[in-house]
Amino acid sequence: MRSVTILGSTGSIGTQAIDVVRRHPDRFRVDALSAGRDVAGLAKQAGQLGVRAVAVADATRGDELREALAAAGTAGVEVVAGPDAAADLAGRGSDVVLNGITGSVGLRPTLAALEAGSTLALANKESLVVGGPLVQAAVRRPDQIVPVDSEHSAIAQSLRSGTAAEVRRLVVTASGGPFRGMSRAELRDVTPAQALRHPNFAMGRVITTNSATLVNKGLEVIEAHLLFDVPLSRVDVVVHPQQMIHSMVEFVDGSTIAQAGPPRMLVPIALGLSWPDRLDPVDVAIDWTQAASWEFAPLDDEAFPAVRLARQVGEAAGTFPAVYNAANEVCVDAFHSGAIRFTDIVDTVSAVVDAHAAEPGDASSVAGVLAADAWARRRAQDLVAG
Ligand SMILES: NC(=O)C1=CN([C@@H]2O[C@H](COP(=O)(O)OP(=O)(O)OC[C@H]3O[C@@H](n4cnc5c(N)ncnc54)[C@H](OP(=O)(O)O)[C@@H]3O)[C@@H](O)[C@H]2O)C=CC1
Ligand SMILES: CC(=O)[C@@H](O)[C@H](O)COP(=O)(O)O
Ligand SMILES: [Mn+2]
Repeated sequence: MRSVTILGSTGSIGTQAIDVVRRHPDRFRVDALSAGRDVAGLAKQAGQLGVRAVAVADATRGDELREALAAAGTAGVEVVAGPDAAADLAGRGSDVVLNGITGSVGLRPTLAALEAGSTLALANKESLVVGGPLVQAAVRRPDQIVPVDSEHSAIAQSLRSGTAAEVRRLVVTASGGPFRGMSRAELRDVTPAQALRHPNFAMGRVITTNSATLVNKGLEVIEAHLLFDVPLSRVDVVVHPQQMIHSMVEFVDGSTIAQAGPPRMLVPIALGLSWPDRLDPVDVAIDWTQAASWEFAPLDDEAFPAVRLARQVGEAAGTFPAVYNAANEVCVDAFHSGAIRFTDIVDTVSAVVDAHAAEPGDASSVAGVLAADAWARRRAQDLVAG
């Protein structure tokens, strides 16, 4: 029986993780849950799972959460409220901490889980990208981070086929997003509603928008480099609109191992919770008796420059990846509020990254990384306002 803490339990990853643990009550006990603001959803989940503690990031919602818990008949559950609440729960030593929070705000919880010795089932790719070496330095044992991001789960599964010395390249697949095939000129006028129509996955607003700009793939290239210790120059991206192959590893003898499955998150989440074991049941497999065509195409870096920019910030390292991510988080909000166009998102991120070259930050401490994150947010906001 593994004890589990689920951060971001009210989101897309969090609710699917709860589905997995509820299907396997003999394998998992949920200690704690955390959310940003959704106290009603959190209280309902706490009642279903019988957890000991819940956290809400919005400090003003602690009393509302207590009332919702009492109404759900679960008074007695500990309530933690405020910006440090998720990190508090993450650091309490559950066997597994699933980080399903969105954004760089997931950095402290990621570090807290690792420092407490828990296995970190990592969906919150932003914390690894922005924290980079700080997160790597907090790792105490092999396999302490188990990737939940589907591409990286696929790579981790494929890597079981060979040793690190036998790996030549990692190949990360990309859907291409809802605007695949469009030119830069056509992208100028796409709307937020169109950007939220991901071809295959129902996900939160930020990651769905990042899939449309390809910033998600940029983050994932850096994530793969950091997780698997493969140079950025040997992490490729291929557009595969069906997303049946979730990513691949090419080995030195010319063999490629790919992991395939329907485009859903249940398998990566289940593996994140139970690694290295597979649970049964989790999801249905691909029906190989049905005719199907799977396409593969190169990425259009002119229309979608986000991956090229991510490689640049990944090579620059230091606080550059944190700046890329933070500026993007601001621009995603600005796009959805109507303040900027779709193509302005990556253009603005690029301008903030360029400006950062003149005043690089200190990546050797969490405070330094968060200062760079805050600097990039201010800079992006100024550009958006201007
Ligand atoms: N969804 C997917 O299929 C995939 C997601 N990921 C990654 O997983 C992470 C979560 O994505 P997704 O589930 O789609 O996102 P959602 O927007 O659906 O959920 C985000 C979760 O984080 C909580 N949250 C928001 N702000 C804070 C905060 N300041 N402190 C603590 N918790 C907060 C939200 O709470 P509330 O509901 O109260 O706002 C919610 O529970 C992201 O990093 C994403 O890139 C990776 C691969 C696939
Ligand atoms: C499910 C998952 O891991 C997401 O990151 C998804 O892969 C997004 O796909 P694209 O960014 O390729 O559209
Ligand atoms: Mn992914």
